[in-house]
Amino acid sequence: MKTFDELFAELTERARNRPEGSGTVEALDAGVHAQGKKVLEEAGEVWIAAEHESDDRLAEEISQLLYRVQVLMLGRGLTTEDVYRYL
Ligand SMILES: N=c1c2ncn([C@@H]3O[C@H](COP(=O)(O)OP(=O)(O)OP(=O)(O)O)[C@@H](O)[C@H]3O)c2ncn1[C@@H]1O[C@H](COP(=O)(O)O)[C@@H](O)[C@H]1O
Repeated sequence: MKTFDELFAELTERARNRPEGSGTVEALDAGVHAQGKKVLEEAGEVWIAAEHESDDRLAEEISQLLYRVQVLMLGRGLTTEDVYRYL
């Protein structure tokens, strides 16, 4: 189990060290357009799960959306502080 901040730190490390086999490195290399499409896709899956699926499936889809949002943040060079200042 990990928090939003812990996942972001992990993905930041992946971006810096670029370990072989990392899906995050692959997603970052795909560019902002592809990263944005993934955000939209996961958001749609969250919506569908919220209407038709179990709490557990919904939680899983939300976790994937949070991951995709973090990849997009890294793709654009944003930090969590850049976002948190608007919360
Ligand atoms: N939390 C996640 C995470 N959530 C979602 N995903 C990716 O998103 C996919 C699920 O999304 P989809 O519904 O699009 O599934 P899919 O259509 O089968 O996937 P694609 O074929 O489109 O990639 C998963 O198979 C993962 O590739 C994640 N990939 C990685 N993480 C975490 O990120 C960290 C770094 O991961 P690596 O970069 O792979 O080392 C680790 O802690 C991982 O647990």
